[in-house]
Amino acid sequence: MGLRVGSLEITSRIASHAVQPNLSPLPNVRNIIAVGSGKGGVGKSTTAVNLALALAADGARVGVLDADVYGPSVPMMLGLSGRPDSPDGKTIEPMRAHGVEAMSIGLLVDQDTPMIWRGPMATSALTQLLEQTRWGGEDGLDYLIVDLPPGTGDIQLTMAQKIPVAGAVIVTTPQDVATLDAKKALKMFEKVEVPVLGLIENMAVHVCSNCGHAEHIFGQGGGERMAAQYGVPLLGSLPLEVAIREQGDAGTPVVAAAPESPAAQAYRDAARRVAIELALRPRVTPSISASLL
Ligand SMILES: Nc1ncnc2c1ncn2[C@@H]1O[C@H](COP(=O)(O)OP(=O)(O)OP(=O)(O)O)[C@@H](O)[C@H]1O
Repeated sequence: MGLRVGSLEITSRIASHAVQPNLSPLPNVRNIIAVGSGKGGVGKSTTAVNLALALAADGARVGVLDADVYGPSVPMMLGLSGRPDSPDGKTIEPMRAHGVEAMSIGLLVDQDTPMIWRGPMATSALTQLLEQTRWGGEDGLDYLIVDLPPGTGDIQLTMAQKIPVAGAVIVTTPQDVATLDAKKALKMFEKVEVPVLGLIENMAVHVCSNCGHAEHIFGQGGGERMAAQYGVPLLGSLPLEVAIREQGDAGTPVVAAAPESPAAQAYRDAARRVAIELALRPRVTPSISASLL
């Protein structure tokens, strides 16, 4: 990635970090970061796409894989429609939006078809999407953000086991019941030896767009308490804000729609913390990732 400071051009390369002991990293993706949550509707997909856009805004090559086979919402959030190309009939070209690449099962099947898939089918469809997509073309990707299905059942566990993940981010709301579920997500990643990079607390505080009054609708400090209790960093805290929902629904996430807004700044801060936490993890040895280093 490149950064210009005055007349100075700084280029750097993001290293590939270790994945689960029994897996090897994907050849064209340096780091896969899974985004999970203990329960549904806490804002996992919103967080995943905004983190992806924030990492890309810092100069990284980024992709998003929508692994939420039961409710793929990444295409809508990135404003994508139509079918991805497969020029050779074997590999799939990722779609592109707002400076990131994206792939979703939602782009390959009819949006109105309910996906009543059993575990093994869902996992094998996802593994196929992961491996057959031409992520990053010739250069590969620095980060692939995987939006996992919500929950901690067999499907999530198998996905966390089969995808070579460098680290996981857990999204929670401050509400007690959500944080209890988030603890289950934390345990699930520990069980399959995926390092948890930290927590992101979503909908932490509602700031009234009329009067500016701040209200902790789901209680205060849940994410902070949980992070302290489990010894993982709190990577960020996002407000409950109408603009975040509206821009997500409209296909231009807040980081792209209003890059100067406090919410976009909060996502950028969180994304940098994610990158820093990952950078502190053991790197892949050069022999394994010769094509990447
Ligand atoms: N910080 C926020 N402020 C306002 N609305 C939000 C915020 N985060 C998420 N939302 C909204 O909440 C709804 C659920 O968000 P999202 O789809 O990201 O959750 P999820 O955890 O991925 O859900 P699912 O369990 O269905 O996968 C969406 O309408 C989204 O726009």
